[in-house]
Amino acid sequence: MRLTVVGAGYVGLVSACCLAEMGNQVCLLEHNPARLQALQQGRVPIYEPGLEALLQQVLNRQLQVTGNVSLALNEPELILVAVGTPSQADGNVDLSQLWQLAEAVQEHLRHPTVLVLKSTVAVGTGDALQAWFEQRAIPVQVVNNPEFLKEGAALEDFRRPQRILIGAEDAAAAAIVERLYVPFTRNQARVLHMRRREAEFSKYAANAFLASRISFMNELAELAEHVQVDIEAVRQGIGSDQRIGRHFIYAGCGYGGSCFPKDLRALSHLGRSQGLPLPLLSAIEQRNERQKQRLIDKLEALLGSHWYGKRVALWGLAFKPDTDDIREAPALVLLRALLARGATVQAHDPAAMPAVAERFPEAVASGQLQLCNEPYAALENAHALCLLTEWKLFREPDWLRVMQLLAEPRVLDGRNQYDPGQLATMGFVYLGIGRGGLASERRNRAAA
Ligand SMILES: NC(=O)C1=CN([C@@H]2O[C@H](COP(=O)(O)OP(=O)(O)OC[C@H]3O[C@@H](n4cnc5c(N)ncnc54)[C@H](O)[C@@H]3O)[C@@H](O)[C@H]2O)C=CC1
Ligand SMILES: O=C(O)[C@H]1O[C@H](OP(=O)(O)OP(=O)(O)OC[C@H]2O[C@@H](n3ccc(=O)[nH]c3=O)[C@H](O)[C@@H]2O)[C@H](O)[C@@H](O)[C@@H]1O
Repeated sequence: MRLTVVGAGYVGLVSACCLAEMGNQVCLLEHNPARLQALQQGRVPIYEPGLEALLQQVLNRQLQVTGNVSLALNEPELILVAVGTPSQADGNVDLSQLWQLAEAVQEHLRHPTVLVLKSTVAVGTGDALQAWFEQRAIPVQVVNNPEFLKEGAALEDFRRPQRILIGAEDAAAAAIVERLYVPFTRNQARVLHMRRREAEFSKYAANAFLASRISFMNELAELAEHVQVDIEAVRQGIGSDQRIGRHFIYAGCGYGGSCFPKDLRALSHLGRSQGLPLPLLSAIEQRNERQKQRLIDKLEALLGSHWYGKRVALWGLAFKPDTDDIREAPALVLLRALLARGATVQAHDPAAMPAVAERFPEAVASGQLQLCNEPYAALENAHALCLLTEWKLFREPDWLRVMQLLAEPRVLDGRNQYDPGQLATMGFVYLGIGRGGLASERRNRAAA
């Protein structure tokens, strides 16, 4: 098929490359000049495993990357929309990028087309957009087709989707979108047809449900600390029940990223706009905020409350492993607190350091934030090590070397990656998340 993808972010770039890989003729429209230039040279401006190799394989063959709006919107059979839909201050979703695109479609489109919303949009957006095009007699059918890929595993998720949701009011438009996915649904994926607003709602429901599991476990983790229970044992105890499942029940330092926080806010906003109290959704968000703050409490338990002049090592800054994305990353909450309270921070992250340097230029310039080019350099003379993102690189450290490098043998394990018994035996003071069942942790909490 001949299609245009608008927006070369995580979703648009991955979609464009994977659709091009299947033989479609794809035009990828991006208006950010730096991003555009990088892509045209075959460089991926974000960190996503495998993506750069795929881009180079399809670029200037099945995939054209352009900033030329008129070329991109002239006569594609399909337009896939993957522009950003960030939060507004009131929690509602900001659809300004989408409406700007609608204006561009009005100006440049010369043939009937199907406009497929892959961006996460407020419930009712597709209907509003459809009405807008109809009022102007522009031959566009709007379809909602939410994207469920995860950063860090985006290619795998796109190539092997578990389900494809097609939300449409027009059967012919739905059939065209379904045809696009035929190469991806041969094995297992189910294609589910529904109304446009049901697809929009389903996207929010999926993210809110996953976030609720994480907040649920984080809440129980705090309780576990008070009743001498290790939440890791509980995770295994419940995850083996197939009705519950093993995914998204890892206690940690709270969910971050560009989607869960903003989508929860948008769903709560929808409730408020309907005059409906939705206390369960509010609780998910409140717990998540508390969970990020708990990192600060825990570090105080390890270091005392005066951090001025202390040196703290951070392993991991991205909101999750295998990405350079730091949007709403839990690590930033602790990092800001450390900087505000006069500590020196030595950090390492395999991919997110450029983004952090851009976000905290003054701290980097003053030397208060040192971004180290390998994990062990971050440990030198530090008074504590905090693991905040569970990159594979941090899973099996050389603990003897860690002990030698740290000024004080203290470990805050924000992702429950380490064996507290082993660390206690070696002489580390260890704090994890919800690891109340461990004699060492009880002792350390009492001592702290
Ligand atoms: N990041 C993720 O893992 C996922 C994101 N989503 C949703 O997909 C949407 C996009 O997310 P991301 O890819 O993370 O966003 P992003 O912000 O990383 O990328 C959006 C891109 O669109 C470009 N853009 C905006 N308007 C444009 C226009 N008129 N013409 C050309 N380029 C334009 C921007 O310059 C930017 O490069 C959001 O609605 C998000 O909620 C859905 C599933 C997964
Ligand atoms: O709408 C979106 O943008 C995407 O949001 C999430 O994907 P993503 O944010 O990339 O990453 P996740 O793997 O879901 O992790 C989100 C956050 O939850 C945290 N998390 C995840 C799982 C868990 O058990 N515990 C936990 O704390 C992660 O550390 C991370 O901070 C969803 O998983 C995707 O299906 C969805 O398409």
